[in-house]
Amino acid sequence: MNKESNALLSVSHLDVNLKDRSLIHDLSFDILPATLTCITGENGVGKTTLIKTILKQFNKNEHVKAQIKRSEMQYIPQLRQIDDDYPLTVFDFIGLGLQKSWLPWLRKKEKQKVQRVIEMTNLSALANTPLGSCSGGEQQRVYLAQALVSQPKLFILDESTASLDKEAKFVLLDAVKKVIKQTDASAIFITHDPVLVKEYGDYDLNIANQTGHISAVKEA
Ligand SMILES: Nc1ncnc2c1ncn2[C@@H]1O[C@H](COP(=O)(O)OP(=O)(O)OP(=O)(O)O)[C@@H](O)[C@H]1O
Repeated sequence: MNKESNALLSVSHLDVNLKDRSLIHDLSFDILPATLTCITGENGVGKTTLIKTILKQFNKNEHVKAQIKRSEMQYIPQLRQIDDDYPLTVFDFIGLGLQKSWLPWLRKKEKQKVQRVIEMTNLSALANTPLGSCSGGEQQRVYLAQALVSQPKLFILDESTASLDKEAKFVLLDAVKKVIKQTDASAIFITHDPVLVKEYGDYDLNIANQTGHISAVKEA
């Protein structure tokens, strides 16, 4: 990261390796404040492994430098299996994302934080619904909300729209854009969907041929 850079996260000359082979070589890119960066590329090029490598090497060497703390970064994984009879309500499930006091219940301030992310992610009507009764798209917004309740400066969505229908994809990404606008947080979104990249992305980091190239999706 050069001195003038305002990047939240700066990846420079990073190698991503498996035990027996190299996936990505000499990758460099910055994540700027209040932006949505898509990571694209064919199946198996190493998108998820890249994120895992960044999380592991976070501020541990010159390849992954951040102006935020690791605790200000949230990763929202691809898929979670929630049983239909999973009993926690949307409100309580989101509350699990708080770094809580020792009290077994939420204090007023904590409840207000949960309420705020529920509004940002358009879940108000579902706050008292058991998570197991929510649709796949609604559940995905709940996972987003749970990650947001600790007020991250950077959050990463890993193929969060892969199993959703077209409308639910747009609803989720509308919520992501709203969060970026209201909180100035940045998002990284791993996706295979070029329509979503074009519609919502500020930057596209495309991984191919064991390297990556970042470009602006459209002019602001
Ligand atoms: N722990 C591991 N041990 C061995 N191989 C692994 C491990 N994790 C990932 N791989 C391999 O590394 C390659 C990259 O996987 P990764 O999941 O990062 O790709 P991806 O670009 O995210 O793919 P997709 O778009 O299909 O999710 C794959 O060939 C995968 O099988």
